[in-house]
Amino acid sequence: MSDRQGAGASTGVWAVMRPVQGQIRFAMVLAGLAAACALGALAVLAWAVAALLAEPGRWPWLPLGLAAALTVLAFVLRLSAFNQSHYAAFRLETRLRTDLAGHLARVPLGYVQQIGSGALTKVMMDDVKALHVFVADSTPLYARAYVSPVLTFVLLWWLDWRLALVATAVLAVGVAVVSLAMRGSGQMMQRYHAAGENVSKAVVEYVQAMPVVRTFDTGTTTFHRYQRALDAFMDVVLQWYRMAGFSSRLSVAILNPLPTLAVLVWLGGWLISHDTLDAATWLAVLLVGTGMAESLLPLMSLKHLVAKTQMSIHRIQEVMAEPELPEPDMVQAKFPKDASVRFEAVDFRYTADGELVLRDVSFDVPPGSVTALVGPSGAGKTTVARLIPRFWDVSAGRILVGGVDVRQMQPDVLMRHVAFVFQDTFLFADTIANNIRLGAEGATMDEVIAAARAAQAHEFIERLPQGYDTPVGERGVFLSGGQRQRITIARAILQNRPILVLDEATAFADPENEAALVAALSNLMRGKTVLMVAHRLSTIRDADQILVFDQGRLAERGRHGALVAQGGVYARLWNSYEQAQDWALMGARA
Ligand SMILES: Nc1ncnc2c1ncn2[C@@H]1O[C@H](COP(=O)(O)OP(=O)(O)OP(=O)(O)O)[C@@H](O)[C@H]1O
Repeated sequence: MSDRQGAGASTGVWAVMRPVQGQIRFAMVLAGLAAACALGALAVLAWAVAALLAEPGRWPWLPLGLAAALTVLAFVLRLSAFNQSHYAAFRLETRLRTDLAGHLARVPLGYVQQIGSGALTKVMMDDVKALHVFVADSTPLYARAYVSPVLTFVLLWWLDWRLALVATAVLAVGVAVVSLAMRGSGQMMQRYHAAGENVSKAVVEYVQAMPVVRTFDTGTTTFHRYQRALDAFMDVVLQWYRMAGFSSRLSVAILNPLPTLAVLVWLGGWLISHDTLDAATWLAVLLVGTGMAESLLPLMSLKHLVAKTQMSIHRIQEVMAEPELPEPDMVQAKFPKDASVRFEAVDFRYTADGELVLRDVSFDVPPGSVTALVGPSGAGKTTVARLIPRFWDVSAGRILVGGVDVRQMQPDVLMRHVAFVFQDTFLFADTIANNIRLGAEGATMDEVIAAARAAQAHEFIERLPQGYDTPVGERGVFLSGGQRQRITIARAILQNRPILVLDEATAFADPENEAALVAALSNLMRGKTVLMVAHRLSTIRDADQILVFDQGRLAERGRHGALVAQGGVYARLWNSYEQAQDWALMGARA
């Protein structure tokens, strides 16, 4: 890492610490005072020895007592400094997690989905923790590493400027040699951390993919990937150890008291023999001067810690830099007038320089009607569905819900009008009843049960060990995919919002589950404005309107019969769907 980068790194570190900067400064002041007291104790001790030498019969109580008091004070101040830095670290940790959570609630949902829960969890847990460790353990050390050498120099200068200059010269040579030996270590450190991260990624992949990969190659492929990451990490560690091992041994050799002591003894002896130094001053210089080099040692290890923390901070700042979805202020915010949905000349691209995924898409969904979105894979159906709850904002054109641009509504107003049932169902680590209540917190138990009945979920819930009070989600009871989906449908039924956007399930575990899901969905859809990404064409024959997408464009629209007669994209999709059904039937008969 270049020096400029290093400087940037430290400002980055400071910027993230802003909420607790005052307390960290306080901790550093305490640590600096502790260093001053420790040095003061040494100086007073030198005074005591000098007094003893001058009058061997008289015990120097005053300086001895003062040295003891300063030592105790240094200890107390140092403890308080660490207390403050630990307290600041806890506050910073809580604050950062709250800020990150708040920010993630306001950035486009699509961003959260794209980055992935694993990576975001790592930022919120590991990176914030790394910052905690840095603030708690290093800030007092930093203060000491800067304060001690400066105060020692001042004291030495006051005692004897010649010896002070020599001690500083030894130190300067030491720092220069160590810096030379550590050249390139910044780059090495980055390689070390990057290799470490590859190992973590490979571990996560290995564990997460286990249920899938073990079924076809007993996990060998992902294990090899993990093994390779581990080997690469070992290579870097060994190289680094050789390099850092040398420079750290060198720094311990040079930045320890002995070289300074040797030079001070030699020069002091010479000065005394020429009658230009008295013994008491020489003694004081020997006691005080030797700690100068030693107090610089922590700076070497702190450099490493800063580089590591910098990577964590970079990731935290990257998440925080993601722009939040603009919200209208309370005065300008509007309310939807009815349950209609309208796309007006919508263009959309996922990234600023990416391809247009939707081009000039316009359609109307009248209140209370059912609209199906169909088209080949990758045509843009899911994107259309996800633009309505503002997973992202459109690149051009606008989307109206109840006659109002979704960007002019407060997000909670939009959410009160539109319910979403997507395929990736998520259940919280809570009871089934509370999972169904999500978004309708005031609902009574009777209402929860009624929703579960309509979603065809009541029977299987009743059979669970604690019924509606059975815990689900992580480490909860195991539910099949179909059962989880029915719980999310019950949730949407209870929310009872006028507009429903749903991504119909592609695969059904078994015919019984399919029948239950179809019944649940038709209960959910009753009386609502529905936009449905439909994968099974049989379910959309009765839709009021079918929108056929092809390569991001709205290619055709109409009812089933008319579209089949038209002989276009939909007719082709329908033919291949029917053919697939025939194949399935033939397969079943065979
Ligand atoms: N998060 C994303 N970032 C970038 N491009 C994306 C993202 N999600 C989808 N796309 C691209 O947008 C296009 C439309 O995808 P979309 O998922 O909307 O299609 P779809 O019609 O729903 O397909 P399928 O039926 O296979 O689910 C595709 O080319 C896809 O690669």
